[in-house]
Parts: sequence; structure tokens; C-alpha cells
Amino acid sequence: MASTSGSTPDEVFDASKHAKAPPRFYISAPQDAPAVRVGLVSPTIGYGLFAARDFAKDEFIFHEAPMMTALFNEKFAADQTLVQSQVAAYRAALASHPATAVAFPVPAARFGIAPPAFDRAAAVLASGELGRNLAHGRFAGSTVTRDQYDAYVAGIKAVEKPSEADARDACLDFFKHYAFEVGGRGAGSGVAAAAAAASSFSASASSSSSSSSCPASSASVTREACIYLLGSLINHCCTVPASSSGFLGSSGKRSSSSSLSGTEQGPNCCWRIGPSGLAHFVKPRHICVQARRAIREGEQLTWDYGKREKGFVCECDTCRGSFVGGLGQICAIL
Ligand SMILES: C[S@@+](CC[C@H](N)C(=O)[O-])C[C@H]1O[C@@H](n2cnc3c(N)ncnc32)[C@H](O)[C@@H]1O
Repeated sequence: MASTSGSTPDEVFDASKHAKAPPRFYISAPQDAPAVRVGLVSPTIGYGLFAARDFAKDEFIFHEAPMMTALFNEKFAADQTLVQSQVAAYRAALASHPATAVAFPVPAARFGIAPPAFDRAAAVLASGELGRNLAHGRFAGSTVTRDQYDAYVAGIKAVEKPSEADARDACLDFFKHYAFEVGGRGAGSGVAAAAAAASSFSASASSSSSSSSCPASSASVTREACIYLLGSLINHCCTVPASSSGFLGSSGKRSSSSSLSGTEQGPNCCWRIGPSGLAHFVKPRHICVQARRAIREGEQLTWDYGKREKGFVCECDTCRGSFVGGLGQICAIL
């Protein structure tokens, strides 16, 4: 992870070699203070998470247990056992958490469940249900308005009497776009598994130093993948290429690229899954979200998903004209 470089993500502090642990091993858990709100970004992007207070660079924002866990293998599409594990996990999540269908209305619709009317959805969004799996950091409610919600769900139609094949395909897409692979040494600035538009599960593909020795990079290894009620709602933002020049400032005027570095633009968060020297308080399978730079209250939390699916039209701030020419075309061909 770029913001915490200086140690490998899973470096273990060996007390016998040091009189005193270096300060980076003492980064504390996220505060039990308001951390995030959910909001609707646009009818095409859907929900996103927004900072509920200011965060300092490197501060941990929240730490969350998974909503559901299922088996994963890069070749899982051809493996009915794995797909059935996902469908069973999703059905269980739908049955046990009312927030599941509200937070993820598109996969729910493909399982035959229509998005609830605004009043019911708003009650769930405001109730704290979405924050039920938080271990640290508090869910601070929703900014979703009736008009925003109605515009979003207008395009989501429930499939009538979905077949088992429909359910399997829906689940496959849900995991492909929302899940994080765990069991390896997950950490990075992007969505681990596949998120938004990744063409395949590639949990470690965008991770900092974790991919090379991680067996997850073997397509034949079966691992677990987790979907998180809040962590899986974080949207993608393209990393600003280090070589880029010709920044346009927020006014739309060209600004000196020296005044804004790549990490001050682009994604503002990174993640890690499971404990490590820097996040020793994180439990296995839990996701911990960390600020890559200072974040102001109200700013949308984003990270870089890594690989993008061919044809993905990126609507992130980096692509929407922050650069001369934009990066949208680059996203589409990755
Ligand atoms: C992990 S989910 C994020 C939560 C999602 N916005 C939602 O409401 O379910 C990934 C999906 O969000 C959308 N998305 C995320 N970032 C995007 C971006 N930069 N441009 C366009 N769509 C994006 C895509 O539909 C993608 O498949």
C-alpha cells in the first residue's frame, strides 16, 4: 500500500531485534466515531460512501466484518460447487439481513426481488443496519433523497420467476463486481476481487507487494471471497499516472502539476484484509479502510479497482476532465 510504504504489508515485528517497535506498528484502530455515510452518486454509478468527518492521512476509517463469504476460484464459473456456494451464501444474506436488498438492489432484482419503495429503503438506510458489521468506526446514516432513490431504482426491474441458471449468473456477477478475495495477503488500493469492472477475480492484481508470492494468483487455487455491506459500496477512481502532465484544476483551468501530486488527486483510500503489523487489530476476513491522504467530511471515499473490464465507461473524477484528454478512454481498454 503506497501510503504506508516502508514495510511490507505483512511484516511482522521481531521484538528481539529492536529495543522499541517502530512507530508504524502502533497505528491505532479506527476511532469509534462517525466514519461514513451512504449516498447516491448518480443513477448509473449507484451508491457510494462519503466521509462523515475529516480524516488525517493514513488514518483508519472503518473496519468491517463480511456480510457474506463464499468459495472463489478464478475458474469458478465452470465449477458448479463454487457457484452453488455463492448462491447459498447470497440467499442466506438476503434472508437474514433486510439491508442486503436495499444496499445491493441490482443483484436482488436478478433474484426476483424488486427494490423497495423509498420510505422502506430510507428506513433501512437510516437505521444503522448498513453499519451492523462494523467493528470500528460508526455508520452515520444516509444522504439519499427520495428523488435520487427513485431515479436510481427506476432502471432496476426485478426478474420474474428467475430460474436457477438466472440466480447463478446473477451471483457470479455480484461476486465479480463486489467481492474481495481473502486468504491471501490482501492489501491494496483497489477492490480486491474484481469490483466494478474487473474482467476477472484478481484480488492481488492491484495490491502493492502482495501479489507475487500470493497463491491466489494461481487460477486453480480455491479461496474465499467476501462481500461487505459498506466496504463493497466504495466506488472506483483511477490513479493519476505519475507521468501525466497537463492537470486541470477543479476550476477547469490548467494548473501546475507540481502543486497537486498524483496521491492528492485520484483515489483517496486503500484497504487491507485481515491482520498485519500495521493493522494488527483487524480480524481475519475483515476489511479495514484507510485514508491515503487527508479527507474532508463529505468527500466520497474511492479506491482504484485495478483491472477494468473492457468497455467499462469510467465516471470517476480523474476521468471526468481532470486531465487534458481525460483518462476515460484508457479505462475502457484496460
Ligand atoms: C463495488 S460496486 C460499488 C458500489 C456501487 N456504486 C453500487 O451502488 O452498488 C462497483 C460498481 O459500481 C459502479 N462504479 C463504481 N465506480 C465507478 C466508476 N468510477 N465509474 C462508473 N461506475 C462505477 C459500477 O457499476 C461497478 O460495477
